[in-house]
Amino acid sequence: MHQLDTSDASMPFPILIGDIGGTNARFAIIETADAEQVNFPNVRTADFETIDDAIRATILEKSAVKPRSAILAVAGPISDDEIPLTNCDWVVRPRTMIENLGLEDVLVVNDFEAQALAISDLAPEHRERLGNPDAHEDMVASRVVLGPGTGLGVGGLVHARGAWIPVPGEGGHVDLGPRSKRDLEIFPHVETIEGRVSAEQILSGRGIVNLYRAICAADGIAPRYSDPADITSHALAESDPVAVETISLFSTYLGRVAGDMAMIFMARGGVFLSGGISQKILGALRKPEFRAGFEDKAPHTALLSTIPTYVVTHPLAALSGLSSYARRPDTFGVSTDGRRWGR
Ligand SMILES: Nc1ncnc2c1ncn2[C@@H]1O[C@H](COP(=O)(O)OP(=O)(O)OP(=O)(O)O)[C@@H](O)[C@H]1O
Repeated sequence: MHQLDTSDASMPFPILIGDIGGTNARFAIIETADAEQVNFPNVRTADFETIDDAIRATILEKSAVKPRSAILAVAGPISDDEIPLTNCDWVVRPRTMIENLGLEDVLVVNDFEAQALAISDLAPEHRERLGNPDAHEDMVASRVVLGPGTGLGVGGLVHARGAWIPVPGEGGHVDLGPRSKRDLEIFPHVETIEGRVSAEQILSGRGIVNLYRAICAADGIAPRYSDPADITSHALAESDPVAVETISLFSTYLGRVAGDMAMIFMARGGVFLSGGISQKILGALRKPEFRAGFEDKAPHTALLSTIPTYVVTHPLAALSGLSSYARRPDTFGVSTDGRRWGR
């Protein structure tokens, strides 16, 4: 068997790992390959002008252990020395970090690559199975992670040549179309992006509001809520019928897109739901709609029924993925071309 050449993948310890989201940034330090990671309190990105200021104030000035390298997961494409973040004003400048923060080596990866790394080795207590408890889990088959949050992130994870290879992409922007009679009533009212209903137009925080408004418009009802959290809380409490239908349909559509991704990757290793919203609507995802949407894939219903689905319940999943990679980079095929900076 050929091994991928990942011989240059290891980074010097202690390693700072960071999951930089639009609203929150979470950091931890791993002192050695065998040491427990030390987590730092959540940093709100709005509280610091730059990521360097945040790292200096919340980590370097608080920790006796000085990181020599950093692995950062960011939302957005990594194509240059200056990496602007989606949904926040921070710009990651690895060269400046190396000059100013005492780092020797900085690697920047995509946030859903980090989520994909996490699902390679998620302990049973950090995931909850949805639906078919007998679906067989193939330990080295491909997997997929989908995360509805501010946007809809999708990452694949493929096992090849003895390593786990994360596959970042823009799967959240695939088309989502009407399927049922009820969908045909609602879809004309869904707000589009340049005329198109992409999955993210519905399967995200603002998407929940978009779907809720579309149902109201289809039924000639005045909308009462504009915050996705209000819609999910009324749905879970069953205190508002439109909110209940919104989250029921959200679950169906999430199941349908998850099933599409499962077919694309032939993800016999499982489809994992991450992102802030999945955990918040876990009660709704346990109902039949999600799994029914997932399996409704003629002519491949039988295939889909054998694929396990999970909600990731790990509170810091992306960090746990980065941690696995930092400790054992040789077991992952993470391309570092154009994404790794050194002194
Ligand atoms: N209880 C809730 N129900 C539904 N949607 C919610 C709820 N609470 C927050 N949201 C929505 O979830 C989205 C944030 O998702 P998430 O927590 O996954 O953040 P994120 O996209 O990972 O970014 P960050 O890491 O910066 O927090 C926002 O659109 C927000 O309005």
